[in-house]
Amino acid sequence: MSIPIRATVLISGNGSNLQAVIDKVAAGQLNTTLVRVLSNRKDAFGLERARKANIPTQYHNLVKYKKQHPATPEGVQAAREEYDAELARLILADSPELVICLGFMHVLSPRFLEPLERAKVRIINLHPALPGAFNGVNAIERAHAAWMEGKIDKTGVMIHDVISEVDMGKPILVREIPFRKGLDEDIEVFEKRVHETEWGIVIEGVDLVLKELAARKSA
Ligand SMILES: Nc1nc2c(c(=O)[nH]1)N[C@@H](CN(C=O)c1ccc(C(=O)N[C@@H](CCC(=O)O)C(=O)O)cc1)CN2
Ligand SMILES: NCC(=O)N[C@@H]1O[C@H](COP(=O)([O-])[O-])[C@@H](O)[C@H]1O
Repeated sequence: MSIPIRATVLISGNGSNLQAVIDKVAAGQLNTTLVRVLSNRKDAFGLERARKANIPTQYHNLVKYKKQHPATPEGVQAAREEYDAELARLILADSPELVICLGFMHVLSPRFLEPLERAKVRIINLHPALPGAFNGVNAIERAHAAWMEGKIDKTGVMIHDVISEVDMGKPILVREIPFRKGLDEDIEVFEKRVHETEWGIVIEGVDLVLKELAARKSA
């Protein structure tokens, strides 16, 4: 196995997908070193998961930046740009080769994306929808509602590259999830099935990217 790829994980919540990755790394089945887990929410349980796995953590919150600007659209934009520029600096200080968004509930602006592109750091994201279907937040609930209204008969999850346009980056791995009449009416039952699918595709997708990066390094 080649030298492990250095990866930083961005989270905002429970971290069940982070845990899936941590477990596979511990089992020697993912060729990566998780150099840091960073959350934009202090109470993210994923930070606890990282601490238990002896992975360095960081909390980086937008509120501090918003307080330094007027509560106007221009002020919020300025706060977000300062936040993103600092986020890039924090992440690049660890010299990662890959950034993995696993439930990171913050839209990344060019002030973050451009420094990482210059540093040739790949950014990928796990999203619980099919390409172009339900971009943004609450994708699972929105897909379920669309199915209940008879508009769709399947949804899915994907790993995709991160670009400025949210959830529109090149899909790396897509897994369709057909709805099951009579079984998926309950959103809780359906959501559990989506998450179980994610725990598998996140490993397959991250592994694909790690192998791509390792091959590029050895070329
Ligand atoms: N520029 C990009 N940024 C991010 C992407 C992306 O593809 N391009 N993927 C996301 C993850 N994501 C969906 O997969 C996503 C996360 C959050 C939001 C969003 O609207 N966030 C709001 C705040 C919502 C909240 O706090 O609950 C916001 O940032 O104002 C959309 C999509 C990671 N970022
Ligand atoms: N738009 C991004 C988005 O909705 N991401 C979703 O957040 C959840 C994080 O769960 P976790 O914290 O248990 O890994 C996952 O379902 C992931 O697909």
